[in-house]
This record gives sequence, C-alpha cells and structure tokens, in this order.
Amino acid sequence: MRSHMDTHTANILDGKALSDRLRGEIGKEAAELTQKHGRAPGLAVIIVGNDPASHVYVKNKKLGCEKAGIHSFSHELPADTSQQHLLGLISELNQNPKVDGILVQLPAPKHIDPETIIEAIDPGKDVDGFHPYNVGRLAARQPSLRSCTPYGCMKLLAETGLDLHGMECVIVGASNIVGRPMALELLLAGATVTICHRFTENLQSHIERAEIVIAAAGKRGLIKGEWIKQGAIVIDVGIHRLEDGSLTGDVEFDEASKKAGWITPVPGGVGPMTITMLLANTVQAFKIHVGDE
Ligand SMILES: Nc1nc2c(c(=O)[nH]1)N[C@@H](CN(C=O)c1ccc(C(=O)N[C@@H](CCC(=O)O)C(=O)O)cc1)CN2
Repeated sequence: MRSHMDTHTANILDGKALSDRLRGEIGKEAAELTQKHGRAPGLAVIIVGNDPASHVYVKNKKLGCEKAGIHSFSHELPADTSQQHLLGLISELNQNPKVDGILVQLPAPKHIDPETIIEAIDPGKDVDGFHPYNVGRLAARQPSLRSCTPYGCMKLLAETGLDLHGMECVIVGASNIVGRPMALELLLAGATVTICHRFTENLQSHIERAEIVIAAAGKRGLIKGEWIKQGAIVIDVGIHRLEDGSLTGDVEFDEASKKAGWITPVPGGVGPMTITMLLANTVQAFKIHVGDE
C-alpha cells in the first residue's frame, strides 16, 4: 500500500507563467519610456558560430525584445570570426547611444576567450550581468545589472512567498554564469549558502539537509529524488535534450516531486526566466543611460 508520503506532489514553480506576467509589465514600462524619451530601449545581440541551441536562444531573445517593445540589433558572425574583430564590434556598440545593452551569446568558439570579451563590454551595458564590475556590485550588496539566470531564480523563489532569511541553501555547480552569482543573490537575501562542486565529497549529505536546492551542475539526473528534504524548494537550472527530443534537468523530477514542497519543471521553469530577466535588465540599463531611475 502507498503511504501518504509517496502520494505527495510538489507545487510547480511555473517559469513560463511568471515570465508571461513579468514580460507584460516590462513591455508596459518599455512603452512608457519610449513615449517619454523618444526612443525604445535597445539590445545588441551577438552570436559567433553555428551552435544550434545558441541560435534558438538568440532567436527567442530577439522575439522577446520585439514583443516587449525593445529594439534588437542582431550581429550573427561566422565561427571563424577573430577575437580582435569581435572586440572591435563591442567597442563600436559601447559607443552607440542607441544601444543600451550588449550580450555575446555563450559558449563562444574555442579561439575566443569569454573573459576578455565580457570585460570589453561597458559594465553599464552588460545586461547579462557577467562583467566583474557587476558581479562585484552584487558581492558588495549594491546590485546593479544582475546575472539573468540567478536573478530569474530569485523571482521564482519569491513566488513561494517564503522568507529566505536563515534558510539552508545548497547550490550544486560553481560556474561564473549561475552557481557563483546565485550564491551572492541568496546571501543578499539572508540565506545560509553552501556551494557544492566537482571536488565536493558526499553531495547527497548536503542535499539531504537543504531547504532550497539550486541544481546547476549540467549533469542530467545528478540529484536523486530520494535525497530531497521533505518540503524543500527545488530549482533546476539544468537543460538536457534526450534522444526523443524532449528536455530534462539535473534533478530526477518525478521522484523529487514526491518530497519537495516546490519544484521547477524542465522545460518551463528557469529557462524562460533567463530571457525575461535579460529584458528587465535592458530596460534598467536604458533608464540608467537616460537618467530616469
Ligand atoms: N550570453 C549568455 N549566454 C548564455 C546564457 C546567458 O544568460 N547569457 N544562458 C544560457 C543559455 N540561455 C540564454 O542565453 C538560455 C537557456 C535556456 C532557455 C530556455 O528558455 N529554455 C527552455 C527550453 C528551450 C528549448 O526548447 O531548448 C526551458 O527551459 O523551458 C533560455 C535561455 C547559456 N548561454
């Protein structure tokens, strides 16, 4: 016979629905700002090479801009584009007064050093929030442009209505794009934060005590459902495409749903929020540039 515990199903943190709501608000603000200042916020999107997934994300970013009334400037460059050429383009965009935000889609081809590229972007136009200046602002408790995926995760966490102060958070993955800025976001929100990474021993023991799990390791099914603490919030940043074309995350969703209080699905969880926060950052960068804060 199944016990009560087995039949428990977590609340879904629906990133698609939250995105739709927030994008409506962002679009309204962008329209008001366009009316007031005589030009729309502008986002330059640069992609180098032919990575199919990256092209889908870039297409969705441009579509998101269009729907929100943000002007997008598209730069699709061949895979053999030199780093020098890319730096020249970024320098031009840094000077262009119609461009409020600049992003270079990652990963870039191997001959391009992402750190050099990110540092070349004017920090006031760094709508990805990857520039060391913006990461430093977050670390110093004075956030300006925040990394989109962690920022989106914070918006999803806010949907639970729970106070994060003192909560035990475990982040799995220490990347510059997600794990590290996520830790800074959670610290800013008053949580107690542990980052697990490739050298962490006994990952299970960390997950078992976590009230919030942020899974951002990039390893399909790494987080076993049975490890999840009863009632925990589980945010899955992983995206893996299966042979049948479907998507799955770093967490065993079905098993974890029996234990978690809240959980994000893949797809439809964190992914859409990443693009939504990019649009929010572009509007914020516009306001900084026109002095309308
Ligand atoms: N310059 C950047 N590069 C990358 C970033 C970033 O924030 N800035 N993040 C990721 C990729 N990414 C955005 O660029 C991204 C990933 C996933 C999604 C998304 O909406 N996922 C959907 C599924 C989409 C699909 O069918 O493949 C979902 O999870 O529901 C949006 C953006 C790395 N590079």
